[in-house]
Parts: sequence; structure tokens; C-alpha cells
Amino acid sequence: MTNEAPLLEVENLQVDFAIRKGLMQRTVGVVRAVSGVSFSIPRGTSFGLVGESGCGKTTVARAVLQLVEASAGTIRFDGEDIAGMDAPALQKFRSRVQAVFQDPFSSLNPRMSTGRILSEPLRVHRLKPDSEIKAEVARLLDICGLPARFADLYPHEMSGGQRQRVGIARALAMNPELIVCDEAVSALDVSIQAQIINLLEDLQKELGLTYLFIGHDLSVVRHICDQVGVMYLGRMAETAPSDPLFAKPRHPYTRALIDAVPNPDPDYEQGREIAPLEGEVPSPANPPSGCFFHPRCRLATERCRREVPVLDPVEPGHLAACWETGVTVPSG
Ligand SMILES: Nc1ncnc2c1ncn2[C@@H]1O[C@H](COP(=O)(O)OP(=O)(O)OP(=O)(O)O)[C@@H](O)[C@H]1O
Repeated sequence: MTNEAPLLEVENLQVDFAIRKGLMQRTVGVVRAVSGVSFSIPRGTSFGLVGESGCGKTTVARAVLQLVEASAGTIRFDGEDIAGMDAPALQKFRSRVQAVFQDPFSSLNPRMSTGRILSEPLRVHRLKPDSEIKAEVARLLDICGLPARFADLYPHEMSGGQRQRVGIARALAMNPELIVCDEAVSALDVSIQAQIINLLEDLQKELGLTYLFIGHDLSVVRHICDQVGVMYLGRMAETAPSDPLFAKPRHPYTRALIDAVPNPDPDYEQGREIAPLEGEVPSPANPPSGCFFHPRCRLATERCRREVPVLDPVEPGHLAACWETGVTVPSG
């Protein structure tokens, strides 16, 4: 961990999508996929976003990558609001921020060899003179744990783990500072996942990388992330450093997510019993009133049905949006 100013700051981010219907694609409503989400990532650290499918994690990642437009809020990179960047600054931003996605098979062009996949960004962005490109491709493969001969292979000739290493090498070709890993290890076998996680950790140490890590496997997120944000229906339910969040979760939703998987952690604080997570996450097009989680929460009171809880500190650096466990901290 470093004490520098954050590399990425997301403040009150909101992303709305229009719901369109019919031949004329008329707008008939709005889905608020992300609402009032704030977090920051110090340089050289990892921030994990977790939550069930549809809670808005990928939309946050896409907003950071400038693939969807923020409807409100601010995203600052290295102190600069990305909404106010001019074309050259935006181009620079796009190289400083790279992404690694879940399925490298669909994000790697099947008709390109690994060598070409890795050399294209170097050439297009003039990062290396032609004479140095071959050596740079070999270096990128090497730091991602692949021998130079992989430059001649095509995506279908590699295993899933090898393809993900190429996906990471392609992101590194741009010499980025922030890498958005959107479910980057979710599609891999457990043993391969561990290898890719180790690789991401080694690269972080060697290159000082910062990660925004989107995942649904809590043990993976806990392992790799310094800070974690738990999202529910587009809102941040809880955010804290990894250890206290997993050992002493404050939001009933976080507790329910953690309780849903076996937890061997001896420090895990057993709390008031929370109903297991049942049913689907409600549609963000028609969310419940008050606290969005109240229909699935055993601790919900009348206030939870009426009022949206504020994301308040329960301990320094540990925030929870819950009328019941966030503000009134239950004793251990
Ligand atoms: N382009 C879009 N148009 C309309 N709705 C969208 C669009 N993209 C996402 N959504 C909706 O926004 C909500 C959040 O989706 P998002 O993909 O960000 O969730 P997620 O937590 O990343 O889920 P998953 O883990 O399944 O990817 C969902 O209800 C989704 O249907």
C-alpha cells in the first residue's frame, strides 16, 4: 500500500440505460444500473467490486473504461476528470488504462497469431520502432510466463490459461497504470485461476500496477484486493479494507454473500443470522422502495422499507449503507 493520492477516484457515479421498445425503439423507461457509487483506488493497490449478477459491477468498469457514458458523477484518473479531457488527453488515458476480460477467446482475434496480437498495439501506438517489436513481444510473453515460441501460435492452439496470459500481455503492451480485470479468472479451472492470480500479483509488484478487479468469487477477491466494495442493485452496500470486510461484515447483504460460501476463516465473526440469499436480484428497472435489499433481509424494519440508507462509516475506512447494522454496530 502507498499513501499517494488515489490513481482512480469514482464519485457519485450514476449510469442510466434507456429501455427501448417496439419497431421505432421508443424509450419507455430507464434502468438505473449504477447509482451514487463512490470509491477510490490508491496507486499500486487493488480494489475489488463484488455482488450478484446484475448489480452493476460491469457497468462501473465500463464507465471507467469510457465504454459507457456516466449519467452523473465524476471519474478522476490521476487527479483529472475524464469527462473534461480533450482528445489527446483521452487518447493518453486510453493507453494508461487497459482491460482484461473474462473470455480471452472472444476478445482475442482468432485469425491473428499471438505475435500479431501483441505487436499491433505497439505498432499502432508507435510504442516501439519496428526493429524492436519482435524483442518486445518476446519480453511481454516472458513476463506473462510464456516462451517466445508462443508468438507463432493462434488463440485456438492455446489453453484457456495460456490465452488469458496473452490477454494480460496485450494489456501490458500499452504500458498501463490501471488494469480493469472484469471477471478475468472466472472462466478458468481453479488451479489455473491460482496461477493467473499469482501472475497478476507478481506483475503488480514488479510494475506498480493498480487493479480494479470485478469478480463474483469472494475468496479470489479477498486474496487479491486491498479494498472491496459490495454492490447491490446499482448501489454500494458496503466498502472496507479486505480483512475487516470479510472478517466482520456490517451489511446484511455482505454477510449473506459470505455465508453463502464455506468460510474457514477463524476470525470470521458470527453475527445475527441472515436469511440465505434466495431468488433473483429484483430488476433495477423496478427497484424496491427504501433500502433495495429490504425484501431479502431478515433484519429489515419499517424504516428500511421507507428510507434509503446512507453509506456511513462504521469504523474508519469501513462504510456500510444499512439502518440496522451500519449505524448501530452490533457487538462482536
Ligand atoms: N446496455 C444496456 N442497456 C440496458 N440495460 C443494461 C445495459 N447494460 C447493463 N444493463 C443492465 O444494468 C444492470 C447492471 O448490469 P451489469 O452487467 O453492470 O451487472 P453485473 O453486476 O456486472 O452483472 P454480471 O456479473 O452478470 O455481469 C443489469 O440489470 C443489466 O441488465
